Amino acid sequence: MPLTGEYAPSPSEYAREQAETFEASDGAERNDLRGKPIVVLTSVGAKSGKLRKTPLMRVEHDGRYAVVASLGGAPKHPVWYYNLIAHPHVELQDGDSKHDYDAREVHGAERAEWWERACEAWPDYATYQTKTDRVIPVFVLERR
Ligand SMILES: C[C@H](OP(=O)(O)OC[C@@H](O)[C@@H](O)[C@@H](O)Cn1c2nc(=O)[nH]c(=O)c-2cc2ccc(O)cc21)C(=O)N[C@@H](CCC(=O)N[C@@H](CCC(=O)O)C(=O)O)C(=O)O
Repeated sequence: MPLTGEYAPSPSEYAREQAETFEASDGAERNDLRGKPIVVLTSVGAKSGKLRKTPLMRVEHDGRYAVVASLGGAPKHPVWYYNLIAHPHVELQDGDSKHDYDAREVHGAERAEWWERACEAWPDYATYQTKTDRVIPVFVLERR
């Protein structure tokens, strides 16, 4: 059952334009960051209940995805992290396909396995982790 609600565009112009162009072109345009593929996550605002769309690096394995709340190694989590904690039902668009998923934050050995996959997909994640004391959260998305 797709998410419903009022879309609230990101105040980050680059991310907003990438998410909207990617979605409007069925994943044909603005589908990468420095040549690496992106996906667009739709989440429900933890406070507003509005729909938030967030471009993220594509990390996929056997039909499951990971999303990494890196925010470039900033000291604080990105705000969308709190949306997934409050509302695990998300949508993810990969190319021209969009499906519903349950997001689950992973820890320990499971996180390590997905962190390795994430760093293979986007090596900068490893650099981001050296820039902050916070453990960069990883969510695994399982198809609903
Ligand atoms: C700017 C802020 O965005 P954010 O949710 O903190 O996310 C910051 C970034 O992670 C986000 O811009 C990502 O798209 C950046 N980004 C990546 N960010 C990552 O963390 N990881 C990535 O892999 C990643 C890849 C990527 C690729 C392309 C690209 O263009 C951007 C990429 C934002 O949208 N703030 C809103 C609020 C958003 C929100 O969700 N509000 C909640 C409240 C949540 C709460 O406070 O509890 C609500 O509506 O209820 C605002 O200030 O009005």
